[in-house]
Amino acid sequence: MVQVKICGLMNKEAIQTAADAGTDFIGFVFAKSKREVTVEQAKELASYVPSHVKKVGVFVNEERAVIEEIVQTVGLDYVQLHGDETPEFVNQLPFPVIKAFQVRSEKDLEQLESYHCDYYLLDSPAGKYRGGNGEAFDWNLAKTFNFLNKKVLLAGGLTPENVAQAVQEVVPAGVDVSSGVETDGEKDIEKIKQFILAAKKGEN
Ligand SMILES: O=C(O)c1ccccc1NCC(=O)[C@H](O)[C@H](O)COP(=O)(O)O
Repeated sequence: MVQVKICGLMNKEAIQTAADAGTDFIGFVFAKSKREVTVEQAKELASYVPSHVKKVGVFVNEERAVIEEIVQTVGLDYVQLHGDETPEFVNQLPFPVIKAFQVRSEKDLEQLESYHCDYYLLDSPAGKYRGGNGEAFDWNLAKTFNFLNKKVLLAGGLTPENVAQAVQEVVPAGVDVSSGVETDGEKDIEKIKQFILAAKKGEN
């Protein structure tokens, strides 16, 4: 079954809605963003996440010691790296990693070969921040690329309206969303439910 990650959650209601609707991952952003949470906030928010839902911390070019401290304090299951982290940096981290790649061309996808991680998140090129910009990249690049059994999370501009088509066309291991389940910059309970339903129904 296709997995779903809802990213940039900042309140209890949105977390409980996502968990009840069947999300597999919940993301907390520890990078510069309008969705950034403090370690203390994340620690409290993490207490509302049921144990079967994986907690992901999103970082951009953060120091290893800081990541390790936050993983311990918040009780994260995965770290998601959205910066210029090298394959060597990823290999040194002692916990599961989701590495994000900004996809402009096939060349960007070729980078995946150098990395060993648990999931490969394909996202659109950076806008104001290094993620969460609400823009899609050209899915044709992902459709035609041979991922050789790598687990891919598709992200960037997904919405309740287009996620089923994305799942059918790209056949990723999972999908990730932030802006597409927001209204006026805030997470929208109805959109979260619709997104998860549409993603899970849309799989082949
Ligand atoms: O969500 C953010 O604000 C963010 C900021 C800096 C780095 C990464 C960030 N988000 C990572 C995500 O996993 C997003 O869900 C992903 O980029 C897709 O975002 P969207 O196009 O808004 O659905």
